[in-house]
Amino acid sequence: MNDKVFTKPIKKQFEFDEEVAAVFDDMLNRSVPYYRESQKITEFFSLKHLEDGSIMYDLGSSTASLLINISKQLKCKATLVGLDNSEAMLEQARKKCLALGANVELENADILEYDYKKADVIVSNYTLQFIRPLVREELVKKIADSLKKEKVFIFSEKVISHHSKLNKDLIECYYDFKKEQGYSEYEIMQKREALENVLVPYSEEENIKMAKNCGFSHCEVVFRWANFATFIAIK
Ligand SMILES: C[S@@+](CC[C@H](N)C(=O)[O-])C[C@H]1O[C@@H](n2cnc3c(N)ncnc32)[C@H](O)[C@@H]1O
Ligand SMILES: O=C(O)C(=O)C[C@]1(C(=O)O)C=C[C@@H](O)C=C1
Repeated sequence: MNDKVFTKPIKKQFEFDEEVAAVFDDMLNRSVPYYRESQKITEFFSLKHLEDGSIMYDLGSSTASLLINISKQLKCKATLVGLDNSEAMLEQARKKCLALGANVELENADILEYDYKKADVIVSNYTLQFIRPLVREELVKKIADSLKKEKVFIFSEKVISHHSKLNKDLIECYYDFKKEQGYSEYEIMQKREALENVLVPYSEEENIKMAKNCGFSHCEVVFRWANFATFIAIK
C-alpha cells in the first residue's frame, strides 16, 4: 500500500501505529535513501557472522523485511529473532513471514527491557534514533554485553552534522530526495513536525563514540548517503 499518512493534517506525534504499519514498506523504500542497499550490506555482514547455533536479533524489526531476506539466504541453523513493541508492525511481519514461508521468531518486546541471550549478530536499523537519548547509551551497553567477543552490532541511523550550514544543506538534500520519491512539500513538513522530539539523531562521530564507550573495540561507517548512515561495531 502507498504511504499517504501525511497528506492530511496530523495533530499527533509520529507513532508506529496501524496506519503507519500498513504502508511501512513503501514508507521506508521512499523515505530512506538507498534503503535496499543498506539492507544488503546488513545482510552481507550478518550472514558472515552466523553459524549453526547462532542467535541473531533485529531490534525494531518492524515488518521483518531484513530477517525474511536473511532467512532466505541462510546456509546454517541459526535462530533469527525480531523484536518490536508495536503490535501493528508485528501483525504485518507475521503475515509476511507466513506468506513467504520464512522461519523467523517474532516477539512483542521492549528492546530496553529484553533479556537477551548471547548473540552473534545484533542489528538495529533506524531504531536507536527513536530511543530517548537518556537511555540510548544504556541500551547500546546492553547490546554489547549480549554479544559474543568479536561479533557484531550493525545499525543504521539518520545522522546530523554539528556544522550548522552543512547540516541545513544535508536536510535540504534529503528533502529533494523525498520530493523525487513523490512526497509533496506539505507531506514533508507535516512529517518533520510529527517526528520533532520523537526521532533524535546523533552525528556520525557521536554514534561511533557511543559504541566505543559501551564496550565495542571498533566502530565505523560502511555506508553513508548525505544524512543516512550504516555502522558496524565490533565487540
Ligand atoms: C524505523 S522502524 C525500524 C525499521 C526496520 N528496522 C527496517 O529496517 O525496516 C523502528 C521500529 O522500532 C520499533 N520500536 C521503537 N521503540 C522500540 C522499543 N523500545 N522496543 C521495541 N521496538 C521499538 C517501532 O515499533 C518500529 O517498528
Ligand atoms: O521521513 C523521514 O523524515 C525520516 O526520517 C525517515 C524515517 C527514518 O529515518 O526512520 C522516519 C520514520 C519512519 O520510520 C521511516 C523513516
